[in-house]
Amino acid sequence: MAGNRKFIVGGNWKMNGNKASINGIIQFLHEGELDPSTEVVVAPPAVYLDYVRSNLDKKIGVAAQNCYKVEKGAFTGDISPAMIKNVECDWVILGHSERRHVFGESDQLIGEKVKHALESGLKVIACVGEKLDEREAGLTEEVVFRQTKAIADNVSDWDKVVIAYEPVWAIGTGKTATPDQAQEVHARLRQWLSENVSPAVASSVRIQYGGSVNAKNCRELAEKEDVDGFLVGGASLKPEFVTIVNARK
Ligand SMILES: O=C(CO)COP(=O)(O)O
Repeated sequence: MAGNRKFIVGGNWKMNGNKASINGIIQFLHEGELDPSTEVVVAPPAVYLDYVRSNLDKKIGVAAQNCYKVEKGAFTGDISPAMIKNVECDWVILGHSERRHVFGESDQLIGEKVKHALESGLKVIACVGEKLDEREAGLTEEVVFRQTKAIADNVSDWDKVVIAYEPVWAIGTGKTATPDQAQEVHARLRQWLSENVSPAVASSVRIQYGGSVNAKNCRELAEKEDVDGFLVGGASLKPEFVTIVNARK
């Protein structure tokens, strides 16, 4: 099943970097031998999108880390898919756990954002994932399916969507999900998609794992049948990101 899905590794820089450090990242991305069979996307802070897109090899995609649900207007501090497209970036990350839990974004808002981003021609990395207390209470599937439904209800073209499963307890904690834990949720998510969207979408949509992925643990995770790539935070700022991109090489 995994055979037809192109491996995709994203680097979510979060609120990190400046022009000097970004030049360093661009340099290791250009010098590193990136596996051509892996799709690579980096997500700089919004203020650097134009700079990164202008200076980075076009074979690497550039994503915004968030956007709003309409094209323009009185929404101080936000950016729109039209603006992201205008600086020639093709992707946006939506529903990241930090947007959900630090900034209080709801399933409904994330769904509306997914809808508008896709209608605007962007590709979307849509994130889902349970918190530690939810996992410990046995609610992982309930939470992940609820979040996925809010996204799925708003998807017009599944070819433009990647799902990122990022358990909140594994993000920035150094506590990676084991390959079996990741595989278990990915497989259940695919089953949910098969039953609630279609078997074709379930077998073609790519599901990334995110949460403390690094050069040491990426290979074992990448071996799992339903792990189609990674969404990497901290390690995407460092040269080891190249090793993660090449996890299947
Ligand atoms: O949130 C993440 C990627 O979006 C994961 O972050 P870390 O890789 O730093 O745990």
